[in-house]
Formats: sequence, C-alpha cells, structure tokens
Amino acid sequence: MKPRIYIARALPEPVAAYLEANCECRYWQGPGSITEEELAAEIGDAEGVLLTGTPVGEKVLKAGYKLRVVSNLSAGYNNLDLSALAARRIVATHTPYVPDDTVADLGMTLILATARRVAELDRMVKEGRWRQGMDAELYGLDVHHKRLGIIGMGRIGEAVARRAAKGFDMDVVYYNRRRKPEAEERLGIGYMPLDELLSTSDFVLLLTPLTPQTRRLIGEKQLALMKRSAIFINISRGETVDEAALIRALETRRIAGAGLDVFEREPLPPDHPFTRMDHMVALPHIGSATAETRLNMAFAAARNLVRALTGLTPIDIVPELRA
Ligand SMILES: NC(=O)C1=CN([C@@H]2O[C@H](COP(=O)(O)OP(=O)(O)OC[C@H]3O[C@@H](n4cnc5c(N)ncnc54)[C@H](OP(=O)(O)O)[C@@H]3O)[C@@H](O)[C@H]2O)C=CC1
Ligand SMILES: O=CC(=O)O
Repeated sequence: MKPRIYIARALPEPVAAYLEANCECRYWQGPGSITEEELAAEIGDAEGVLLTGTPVGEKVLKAGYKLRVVSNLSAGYNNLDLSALAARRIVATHTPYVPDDTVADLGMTLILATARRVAELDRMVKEGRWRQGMDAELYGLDVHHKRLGIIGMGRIGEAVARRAAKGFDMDVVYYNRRRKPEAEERLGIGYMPLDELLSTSDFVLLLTPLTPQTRRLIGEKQLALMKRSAIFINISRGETVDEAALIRALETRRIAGAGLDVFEREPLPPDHPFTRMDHMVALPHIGSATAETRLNMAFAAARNLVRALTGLTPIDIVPELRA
C-alpha cells in the first residue's frame, strides 16, 4: 500500500506526478498559503506532509496522529517546532544546497540595486521625471572594492562571498560563531567580531537562520554601530532584525539604505513605512524564486519525503534531528 501524504502547497506538474506514482496524495485546495489552523484541520491520517513555511508544532502534530515525515520545501526551517518533532520521533527534512547560487544572485542583486538606486531611478524614468543631465543628488555608490560584511557565512554566505570577492573585487569579511579557516583561504575573506564588522563594512548582509539566538540579532545598538553611508541587506528572515529599529535608522538616515527580501510580516502590509521609502528596495521573499531552482527544490523535497516514508534515509534531515 502506498503511504498517504498531504501536499500543502502548489507543485510543478512533474513533481506532483512523481509523488502520485509513489504515494496516495491529498492536496490543499484553498487559495494562498495554508495556515497552521487549516493544516491541522486538513492533515487527517496523512503519514507525510510537504509544505513551505507553515508552522508545524503541537497543533498540527496533535491533529496529524499518523504523521511520520515533514518535508519542508525551503532551506530555512524556522517554522518547525524541533522539540515537538523530536519528542514524537518525526523526521523533518529541508532543501539546502539546491538554492545556494540563486539566493546568492539575489543577494548581489540587492547590493547592486540599493547602491545604484535601480528601483528608484526606474520609477523616475517611467513616470516621466527624467530631465536632461543627471543631478549629483541622484548619484549612487560604488560596489566594487568596498567592504562587504556577511553575518552568517554558511552555504549561501559562501556563494555570495565568492561573487563579491571574485566578481566585484569586494573586500569580504564575515561573522559566524565558528571560524572557517578553509573558506577564508579558498575565498580570500577575513573573519571579524560582529561589532567590528558592523562598524567597518560598507554593505552588511544578514544570512543567518532564524533561531532563538538570531532573533533580532540586528537592533538599535547594532544599527548605531554601522557607518552612516552603509547599506543593510537582509535575505535571511524578517525576524532576525528589529524592524522598528531599522525603520527608525532609515527614517533618520542613520544608515544610507536597505535592501530587504524578508519581513517580520509577509506579505508586507500596503501601508507599511517601508513602502514610503525611496532609499530601500523591497522584494517579496523571492530569494530562490527562479523556475529552475524552484523545480529542483520541489523535486528535492518530494524525494526526501518518499525516501523517508519508504524506509530509506532522506538526504536532507534537518541537522538538529539527525541521529
Ligand atoms: N530569502 C530567501 O528566499 C532565502 C532565505 N534563506 C535563509 O538563509 C538562511 C541561511 O541559509 P544557508 O546558508 O543555507 O544556511 P547555513 O546553515 O549553511 O548557514 C548559516 C550560517 O549562519 C551561522 N549562524 C548560525 N547561528 C548564528 C549566530 N547565532 N550568530 C552568528 N552566525 C550564526 C552559521 O555558522 P555558525 O553555526 O558557526 O554560527 C552558518 O555559517 C536560511 O536559514 C534561511 O533563513 C535561505 C534560502 C532562501
Ligand atoms: O526562504 C526560503 C528558504 O528556502 O529558506
């Protein structure tokens, strides 16, 4: 008998076909992303679930009384209550490695877009406000040869560092809890304590996972350490930053700009202060959102689910739940 699974998000057709061939599938039919409450109501006797970002904790696990595997279709897995999963010996997987280059490309996109004011000047041209000549007040900032400080030098951090150091001649420094001497050598990057990184970098890029230790890692104090000319980029999770403090830092020009792919509340409400700021670029959490990478991530998540349900070791068990 095929294992019963619940597919809580849209999937590309070949991935759905692969799952249909291996499992008995039920699908989320509602509009938009499934909420925790909706998942708890839907999960029934499913042994496996494939989802992206929906919280999985006591509520869902109590309802999903037959659940054995949770396959999270994303690299980050802060939506999973790891203790609750561990207590029930439920396997949880994610999709690391696959999106690294794509997310790193987006990191560079935000660095370049904020420094060269791409979104703001695009609006100016299209709204017919382009006048002869170019006022100095519209000049951007150079990216090449500037210092990029990366907080969280993991898989994606290394992919950004490679692009920045080797493609843009940037001086790349990083902060992690553990130093990575091999990566320092290979990529030509340097380690720095967090405060020194913040106070000397021209661009600060946040790329840690969201954990209890990284929640609001960047707040008032950290923003106050940054150069007034510095630009802050966040492609990790919205909650790694104290968003109210970031808004104040941008409103008072304590820092020069920001490029954000992630927010405390997603989608960003239409009246949010960020929507009124020309010196920040906002993207709708699209770090890995290319057709190729999303297809590959979906296949990775589906394979993890099928492997775990058929007694094979899934490739990408989240590190905290590995035996
Ligand atoms: N915007 C988007 O669409 C996407 C966002 N992401 C986000 O990017 C995050 C990182 O992904 P990935 O590079 O694959 O993850 P990795 O686990 O490879 O890297 C995370 C890095 O963060 C460091 N880190 C963890 N905790 C801390 C801490 N308390 N202080 C300082 N550094 C810390 C780790 O080093 P150490 O343990 O030594 O501290 C590690 O080097 C994901 O968790 C996800 O949230 C991922 C994909 C797409
Ligand atoms: O935010 C996306 C992810 O893969 O993590």
